[in-house]
Amino acid sequence: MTSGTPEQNPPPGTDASPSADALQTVLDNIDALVYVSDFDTWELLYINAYGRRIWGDINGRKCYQMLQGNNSPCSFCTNHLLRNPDGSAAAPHVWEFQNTLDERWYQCRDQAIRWTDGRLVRLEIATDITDRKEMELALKEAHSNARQAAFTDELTTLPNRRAFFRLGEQMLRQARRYDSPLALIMLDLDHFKQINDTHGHGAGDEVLRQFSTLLKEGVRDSDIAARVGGEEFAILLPESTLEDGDELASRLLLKTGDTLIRYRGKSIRTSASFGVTAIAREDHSLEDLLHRADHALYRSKDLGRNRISTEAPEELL
Ligand SMILES: Nc1nc2c(ncn2[C@@H]2O[C@H](COP(=O)(O)OP(=O)(O)OP(=O)(O)O)[C@@H](O)[C@H]2O)c(=O)[nH]1
Repeated sequence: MTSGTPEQNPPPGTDASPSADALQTVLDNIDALVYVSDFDTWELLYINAYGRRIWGDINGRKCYQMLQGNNSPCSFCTNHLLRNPDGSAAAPHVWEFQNTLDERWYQCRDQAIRWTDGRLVRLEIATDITDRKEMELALKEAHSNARQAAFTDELTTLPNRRAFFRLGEQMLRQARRYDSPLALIMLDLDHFKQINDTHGHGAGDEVLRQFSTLLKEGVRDSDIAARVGGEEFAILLPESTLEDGDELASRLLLKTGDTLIRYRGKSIRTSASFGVTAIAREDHSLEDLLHRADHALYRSKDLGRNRISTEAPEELL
């Protein structure tokens, strides 16, 4: 080569054109799985040392047999995304998935490349992202727990006031949309201050807990029973009329009145006052319903407590 002439074909082994050995060294030391497979037969044409360490030698196995332990092509195979309808190579496809054999998470970069014999083949480069994924999942769980906590009353584990309003407004919209009945029961423990004063705050808490359990056991899964105040509860009953609400309130009145709350060797009797109403044509928010149920509840208190009052709207839905 004459000095000054641009180098057309640098000899193998130089930086510009590394030898097969050098390429092999690079591929076998990459901290990622690199493999090549045939698009039509799924035959594995190449796998680097990273892959061999985890999944062994190819030994005539197809990619789905070796990498996933499947007997047929994987349902999530991305081969169809890597070639355009005219048969040319499409843009690389990057995705994340959990390997079914080692259960580790990988970020995969899949693309069609021209193989040594000229055919288009699948090249995948997969990086282990398990640590990041586990962190993400833990964070997601923490968020979901925090969200759950934000809508749950800590003492009784019933939905709290915020949850009641959130779910209740949805339930009201649903009832209006489908012209279906909706009943509401408000209930308030009687002379609860006296329980606290006589037996202590711990006993009061236990009464609230056990009373809430009686409510949970007494309602259907589709009902929403929530703690909306200190010793105040609300129950929304979808697909239920005023009579259905009155019937449930009667059952709860009997059950809660008959049950003695046990606390540190003491037996505490409780009762509650109830107010029942149902959705009206003119109700536009939960507040409208709550207002009527509250009114009925205070009538129960005025009449001597431990009873149910109903307040029918002028025009039922
Ligand atoms: N132990 C306990 N007490 C609570 C809690 N939340 C509110 N209270 C108490 O509940 C009592 C409610 O008292 P009042 O509003 O006078 O009602 P009441 O004594 O039940 O009387 P009536 O409703 O008129 O029958 C107050 O003493 C509050 O301190 C709680 O989470 N735990």
